Amino acid sequence: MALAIESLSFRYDRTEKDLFGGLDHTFTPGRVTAITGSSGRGKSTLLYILGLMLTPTQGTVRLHGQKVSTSTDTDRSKTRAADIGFVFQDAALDPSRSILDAVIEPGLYAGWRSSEARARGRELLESLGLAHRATHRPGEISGGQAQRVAVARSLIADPSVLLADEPTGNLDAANAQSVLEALSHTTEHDHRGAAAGRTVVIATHDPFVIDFADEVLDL
Ligand SMILES: Nc1ncnc2c1ncn2[C@@H]1O[C@H](COP(=O)(O)OP(=O)(O)OP(=O)(O)O)[C@@H](O)[C@H]1O
Repeated sequence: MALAIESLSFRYDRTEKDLFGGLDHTFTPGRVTAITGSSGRGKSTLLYILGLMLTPTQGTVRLHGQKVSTSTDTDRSKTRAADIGFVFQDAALDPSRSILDAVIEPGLYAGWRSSEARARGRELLESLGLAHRATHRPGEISGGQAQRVAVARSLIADPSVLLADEPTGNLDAANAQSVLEALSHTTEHDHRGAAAGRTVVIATHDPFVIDFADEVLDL
C-alpha cells in the first residue's frame, strides 16, 4: 500500500463545511486515479493534503504504511522531496533560468548529482516534445509548453507518488496523451530501486484523463 487516506475530514475554518466527511481510500501503486467532482468539492484540497501541504482536520494520510500527515514539518518536507512529485495548476517558473534548470531543480533537492539530473531532465523534455526548448527561458514558451515543463519538473526525482492538478488543461489530445504517459511511466533505473510503479493521482474535469485513468474517485 503506497498511499492511503483514512477517515479524512478537512475544513479551511470552523465556519466552512467539512469537505470530505470521513473519506477512506487506498491509491494503488502502478495505477492512475482520477479525482473528479464538481467545482468546489475539494479536488485541489485533497491533492494538497496528499502532498502533505495541508494537514487533515481529522483522519490520516499514510505513505508506505507510515502516518505522514502528523509527522513534523521537517519530516514532511523530506518525504515530499524524496517521494512526492506535484504538478500545480499555475506553476511559477523562475524567469531568469533556463527550462532545463527549472526541470532539474527538484532532482537536486532530492540529492541527485547534477550530471544525472541533467541527463534525466533532457530525457523528460524529449519525451514531452520539448527537447528544443531546454535552453529557452520560461517567458519564451507557450502555456501548453509551460504545463509540460511543470510535468517534467514533477518527474525529475522519479517520485513514487505523483499528484497533478488539471495537468492537461491547456493541451491538445496528442500532448495530453504524452503527459499522461510520462506521468504514469516509471523509469527502469529508479535510483532507490523501488518496485511496483508510481501512484498517480490527477484532479481533473477532462474526459480524456478520466478515460485514461485506471480508477476514478468521485468527490
Ligand atoms: N485557502 C482557502 N481558504 C478557505 N477556503 C478555501 C481555500 N481554498 C479553497 N477553499 C474552498 O474550499 C472548497 C474546495 O476548494 P478546491 O479548490 O479544493 O475545490 P476543487 O474541487 O479543486 O474546485 P475546482 O474544480 O473549481 O478547481 C471551495 O469551496 C473553496 O472555495
